[in-house]
Amino acid sequence: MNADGRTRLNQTPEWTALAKHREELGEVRLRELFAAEPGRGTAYALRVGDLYVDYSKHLVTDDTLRLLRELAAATDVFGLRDAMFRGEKINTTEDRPVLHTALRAPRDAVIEVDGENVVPGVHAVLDRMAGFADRVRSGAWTGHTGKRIRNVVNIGIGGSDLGPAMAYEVLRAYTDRSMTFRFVSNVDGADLHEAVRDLDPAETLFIVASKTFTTIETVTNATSARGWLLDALDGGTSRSSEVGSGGEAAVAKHFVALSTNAEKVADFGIDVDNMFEFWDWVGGRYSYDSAIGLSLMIAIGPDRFREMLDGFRIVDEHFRTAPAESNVPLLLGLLGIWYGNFHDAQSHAVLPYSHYLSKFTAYLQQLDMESNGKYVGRDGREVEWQTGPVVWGTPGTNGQHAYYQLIHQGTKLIPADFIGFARPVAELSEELKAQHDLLMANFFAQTQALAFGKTPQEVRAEGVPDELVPHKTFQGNHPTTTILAPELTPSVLGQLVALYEHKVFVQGAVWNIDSFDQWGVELGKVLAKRVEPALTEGAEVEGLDASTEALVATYRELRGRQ
Ligand SMILES: O=P(O)(O)OC[C@H]1O[C@](O)(CO)[C@@H](O)[C@@H]1O
Repeated sequence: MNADGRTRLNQTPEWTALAKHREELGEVRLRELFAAEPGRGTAYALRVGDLYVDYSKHLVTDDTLRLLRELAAATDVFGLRDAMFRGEKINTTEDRPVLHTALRAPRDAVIEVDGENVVPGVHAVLDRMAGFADRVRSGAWTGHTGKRIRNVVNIGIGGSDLGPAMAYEVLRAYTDRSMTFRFVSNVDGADLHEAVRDLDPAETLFIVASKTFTTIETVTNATSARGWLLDALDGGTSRSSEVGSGGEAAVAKHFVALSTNAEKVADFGIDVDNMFEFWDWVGGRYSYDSAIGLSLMIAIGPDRFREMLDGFRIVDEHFRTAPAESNVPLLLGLLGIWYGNFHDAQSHAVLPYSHYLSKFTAYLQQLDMESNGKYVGRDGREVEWQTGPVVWGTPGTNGQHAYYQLIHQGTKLIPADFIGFARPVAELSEELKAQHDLLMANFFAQTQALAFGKTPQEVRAEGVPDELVPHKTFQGNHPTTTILAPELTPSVLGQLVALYEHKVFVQGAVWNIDSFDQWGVELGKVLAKRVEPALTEGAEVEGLDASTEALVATYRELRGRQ
């Protein structure tokens, strides 16, 4: 029994029933499941918004799905979902509500935090962002020397980078192509260097994105960016943005901040009039549809940004209201639990068949792994079951010529999501649009090959010599979900992201972990602060282990410091 009165997950009858079912099912074959149920291809498919989700190629029967839903009911996934939508403090270790869904709520919605409706504040910021984005896009907002802004550089890391950087790539076809957008995250100076080396400072706007405004990488990069700007615009006379230094006027025209921390923004020297606010009930990895999306809004325009929010909302509403049997995020979350907890799968691949989704999996890595990479439950006890998977993947068809070999014929079970679109983006030439069918032929061929493989008999029938038959045999039975949408639009992107957000939610709810904190990132930050003086000044750092001590000494020697 848990401290919170809940039975330990792995001791619930629903968990035990699933384990038993898994044993009875044994090595269930997809070939057999499809042979037994000719309508499986359509029976095991759902729609949400523009997304068609085919889950027929999973190692599940109706009984499996029923038992998984019973587990979700026993762990009260929908109860926690409702508490989230209501604004209750379900992020218990940080004592905060989890309200990214309020970021896309309609103007007339009422969502209260501590008795205050947060929706008007959300729309007030969205409106300010839209006004600012329009001024930058139209050229009405100029830089310090009066030149029009042509370059936007977002400086942020984690959730303050991955979301806008990913969405900018995804929606490139909708962006203002006359402008340049760059995303700087790494504290490696090379990142900022490469981002600005060919830009005119007089035409460059820096967006400093940081929920806390204390993140060392972001503050360091923003400080260097300010130096780069002031060196150029002030002729190097002033590197300061302090009032009266002369630098503050340039900073005011070239720096805006996205944050929850007005005090730190002001300390940095950015006028809080140039700050776009969000709230501590928005987790960093759930934040790119908040002010954190300002760079994206400048790129695609406020109308497209709102279309994206509408897309999020479609899936929010579906997750909130659809019954368990047809609730897509619930289904996807439960399928992950089936493989992670009952088949020992360690990872989950996300394989988009779209060049524009090149950063989508990297974005999902933070969303999923920072949320559900936990070994301690809500009750403060160690879990006795597997939690979040390793999420990985890159766009097809590149992966096919790299690591798909292991998915097809390796020794590991790797459930995968295939994401594809029926139509190529409109701006491609007719010749390039024609390539889309080849791309999607690969997409369909792969999920087919993964599911059904090729038997030794089929290989032999092709006249393959006996000694090569085992090598050319594909066992198949590799489970995949196919997500197919008509076209990659802002709304579809919103739908996809919300789908994964809620899938992650479902899994965290079943595993009884807090998906909204991230204590696991803290220790490394503290140690980096301690080690830095040893690298720079050769300072004695107490308590360094023998390995790190030797590494620091070697580093200093190689760096030419004694
Ligand atoms: O937006 P911030 O406060 O700079 O944080 C950046 C990222 O750092 C983390 O806190 C992890 O260190 C992420 O959760 C967050 O998205």
